[in-house]
Parts: sequence; structure tokens; C-alpha cells
Amino acid sequence: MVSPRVILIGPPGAGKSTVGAMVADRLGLPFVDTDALIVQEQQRSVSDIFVVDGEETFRRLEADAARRSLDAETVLALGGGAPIQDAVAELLAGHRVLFLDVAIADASGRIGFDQSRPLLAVNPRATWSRMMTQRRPAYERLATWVVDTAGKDVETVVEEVLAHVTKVDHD
Ligand SMILES: Nc1ncnc2c1ncn2[C@@H]1O[C@H](COP(=O)(O)OP(=O)(O)OP(=O)(O)O)[C@@H](O)[C@H]1O
Ligand SMILES: O=C(O)C1=C[C@@H](O)[C@@H](O)[C@H](O)C1
Ligand SMILES: [Mg+2]
Repeated sequence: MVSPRVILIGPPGAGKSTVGAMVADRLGLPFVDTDALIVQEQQRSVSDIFVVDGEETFRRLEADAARRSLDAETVLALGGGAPIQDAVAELLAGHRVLFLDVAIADASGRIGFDQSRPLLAVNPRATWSRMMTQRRPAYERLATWVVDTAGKDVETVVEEVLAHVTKVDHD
């Protein structure tokens, strides 16, 4: 069965989009990011969908985007909240799922908490921390591998992800 070489999960600021694109490039594979796919297909921003149609609509689009992205050989980044949905979590069984872990100290510096992340529009640091406490058990349960990105630059994280992917390719 054809499936993504690796699926990246983790909270906003973990580096899923940045690291995922670079890993895909190094592997010579297409990079798919469910957030970007939704934006492209809907022709509007994630924030716009949240504000105009509500989170429930976004989650439905996201689950659908994830479902359609699982049967191709790519590097796949899921939106931060995607694997928290039971419907998406169930789809991940049997796939290589890599949790990019990050703590608030690094995440806050990375994402700057601008308005592009609708869930973090109010009290961004406290909201991120609360969200991560709730989500961490799911990220850990679904992951077949974890890379802690704390204190590591993007290139170091990319190398760690590539090392893992190459190793499991040969196992
Ligand atoms: N290990 C790292 N060290 C320093 N900066 C990083 C690292 N990983 C990512 N960044 C930077 O942090 C910012 C956020 O990264 P990115 O958008 O890839 O996160 P994400 O996990 O895709 O978040 P979201 O769930 O909101 O889509 C980017 O500017 C990126 O360059
Ligand atoms: O963590 C989340 O719930 C989100 C993360 C982003 O990737 C986007 O999917 C959206 O902003 C929601
Ligand atoms: Mg992203």
C-alpha cells in the first residue's frame, strides 16, 4: 500500500510545515500540508474559514484533506489540531507518524503569535500551553516516533527526521 513516507504532527510552532517541506525536498518527494491544501482549495485563509464558517467547518475540511492525503508517497504535515479529531486519529493507524515536540519557550519565539493562527488570537501563550497540555497525550499515543525540537535549529531537526525515516525504510 502506498502511503506517506512520514506524517508530521505536533502543535503550532513545532515546525511541521518548515521541516516537512525540507524533508520532502531532501527525499525528492512531494510535500503536502493539510492547512495549505485547504487554503488552496477554498481560496481563503485558515483564519477566514474559522471566523466566517466556524471551527467545526474547518475541522470537517481538515479531516477530509487528511483522508485524501494518505494514499500517496509524500511527506505529509497535518494541521496542529487535525490528529486530535477521533476521525483523523483513526486514519493514522498503520502509518509512520512523527511527533515534533516543542515547549512554550521555543514555540513562542518561533510563531510570534500573530493573527494567522485563529485559535491563538487571545492570550496566545496561555492558550498554547493549555492546548498543549490537553493534546500532548494524543500526540504521544499516535506517534510512532518523537523528535524533540527544543533548542535545535531547523537543519538539525531535518537531519534527525531524515535519519529516522531512512532507518525505518531499511528495517
Ligand atoms: N527548530 C526550529 N528552530 C527555529 N525555528 C523554527 C524551528 N522549526 C520551525 N521554526 C520556525 O518557526 C516558525 C513556525 O514553524 P512552522 O510554521 O513550520 O510550524 P507548524 O508546526 O507548521 O505550525 P502550525 O501548526 O501553526 O502550522 C517558522 O517561522 C519556522 O521557520
Ligand atoms: O492547532 C490547531 O488547532 C491549528 C493549527 C494550524 O495548523 C491550523 O490547522 C489551524 O490554525 C488550527
Ligand atoms: Mg504548519
